[in-house]
Amino acid sequence: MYVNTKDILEKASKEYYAVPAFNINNMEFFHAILDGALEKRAPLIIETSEGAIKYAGNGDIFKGARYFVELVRLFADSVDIPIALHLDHGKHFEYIIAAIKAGYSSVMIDASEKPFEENLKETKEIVKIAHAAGVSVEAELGQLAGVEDNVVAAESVLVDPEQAKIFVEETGVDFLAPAIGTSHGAFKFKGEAKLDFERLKKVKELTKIPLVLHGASSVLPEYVAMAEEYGADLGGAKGVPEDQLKKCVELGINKVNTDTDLRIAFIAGLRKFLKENPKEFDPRHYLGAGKKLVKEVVMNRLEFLGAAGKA
Ligand SMILES: O=C(COP(=O)(O)O)NO
Ligand SMILES: [Ca+2]
Ligand code: NA
Ligand SMILES: [Zn+2]
Repeated sequence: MYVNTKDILEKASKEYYAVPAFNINNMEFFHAILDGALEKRAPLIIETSEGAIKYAGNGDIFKGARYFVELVRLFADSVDIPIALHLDHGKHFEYIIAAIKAGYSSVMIDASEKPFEENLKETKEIVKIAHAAGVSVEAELGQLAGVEDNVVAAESVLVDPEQAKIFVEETGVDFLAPAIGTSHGAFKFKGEAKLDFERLKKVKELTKIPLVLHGASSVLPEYVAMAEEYGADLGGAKGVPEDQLKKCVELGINKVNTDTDLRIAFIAGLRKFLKENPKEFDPRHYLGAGKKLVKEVVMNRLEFLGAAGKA
């Protein structure tokens, strides 16, 4: 069934497990993720960036937002696991409104690159509009480094737990993404992965709401190796180790944004298939090879984050 993201996350927050939020840009990734969640009997959060909405609408953001709502609801309304659709990194008012208008479960207002007071003001405005439409809201405090679509922050500025308390009280935001050292994309750390667990613990104690980890892909070596074996150039790719993600969940993270791991799995499957099947040109076959590995990564992540069996 199609649900509000907040319902999925409130339950996860109470029971201290996490639900991955998987980014999609097209139908194939959605099918692969859905199959994985159904097999694992897990709640499912699908999220789309602004770039994904523009891509699906072939340049028209209202069409793109409606495309994803129709695609997700088509299946959500006929399965018995809870499924929510979330706008990831909403940075422009027109995308946030397009998502609310189309029927998204929740929206992120990402004003994290702006000064605290401005972020608070913008978030408060979006919360008022979204709540009036029955839509839940995510915001971000502190900044991630790294690149995802057009989301680039020069250096990572970690969240201030005291500020987070004020921010949540003043804005009424439903779930919060505290920056604790992760970044988007496949090249997350120069040296060893380092997350600020102390800071995370304080944010949970002070805000007591569901928390979100951005830049949470693990960049799994076996998929990187497969992609490189068939011609990809991903030198130096590094993600968040799964044991560190588990620690984040113990400390109160409930939504784990995962995009890069699915992209790497897909391209690994696709490259391998194309190399091994030079005569093939049916898109259902070669895209199917990518889908298969995406489903594997989805099922593994649902398992170790504790979402499996929670539907
Ligand atoms: O934060 C993310 C995804 O992060 P990754 O690049 O680590 O998958 N989406 O909002
Ligand atoms: Ca941000
Ligand atoms: Na998000
Ligand atoms: Zn993100």
